[in-house]
Amino acid sequence: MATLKVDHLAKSYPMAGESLHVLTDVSMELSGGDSLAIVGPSGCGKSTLLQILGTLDQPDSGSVLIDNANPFELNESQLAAFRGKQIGFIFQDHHLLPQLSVMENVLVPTLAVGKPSAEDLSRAGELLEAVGLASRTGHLPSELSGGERERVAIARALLMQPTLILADEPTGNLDRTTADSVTQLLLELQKSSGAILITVTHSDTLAAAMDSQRVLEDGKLV
Ligand SMILES: Nc1ncnc2c1ncn2[C@@H]1O[C@H](COP(=O)(O)OP(=O)(O)OP(=O)(O)O)[C@@H](O)[C@H]1O
Repeated sequence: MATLKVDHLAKSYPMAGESLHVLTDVSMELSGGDSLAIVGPSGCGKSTLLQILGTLDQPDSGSVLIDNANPFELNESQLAAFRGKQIGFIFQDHHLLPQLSVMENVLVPTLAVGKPSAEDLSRAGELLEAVGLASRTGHLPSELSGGERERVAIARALLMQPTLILADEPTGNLDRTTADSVTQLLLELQKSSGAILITVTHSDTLAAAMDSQRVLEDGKLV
């Protein structure tokens, strides 16, 4: 089963004269199927925490174990491979590549390891079916609505069957009805894949849809 264990994470940024202590003591433990919303005011450190959990930035101290592996012990190329396999990212502005089709965008995570395999292609097709876009595989992102683009981003995040899905305001640009259906879809696919989902959001509705909610305050999860 997927596991995430975070112990006593701390992270500061250098500022003129002193340090800005953004994370002071963050710990959590989650397992496959769990979903967690992290909320808190602008600037409290949510994105910083997500960057560290996504292995895109290093903590100053503390540890992150994803399926019992410490990503920060890996060298750069091992870490890129680990990230590509174990972590699916979903962003507010979806980060789809405009010149690639819907299908190609979903397959982007496989490009790090070469050409997509037949298995990757069939999984991408299944995911696009699951997000209701089977008939749009050849379209460009510019030909889709905001909600549809976010669905492509969800399919892409799930392609490699990651341990951890990290979502930063995944419904931030969507109207309420579209946001609700994207949220339901994300939770459905996350639960059935057995991944752990962590969502950072200002939306009470999105936060309430997760199994649990924590507030990031004074550098700690409360
Ligand atoms: N690379 C950096 N160098 C210096 N300070 C930084 C850096 N990245 C973030 N910060 C500061 O760290 C604090 C936390 O930023 P972060 O982006 O993690 O907050 P947030 O909770 O995600 O905010 P928002 O909800 O507005 O996105 C802010 O005061 C920010 O200015």
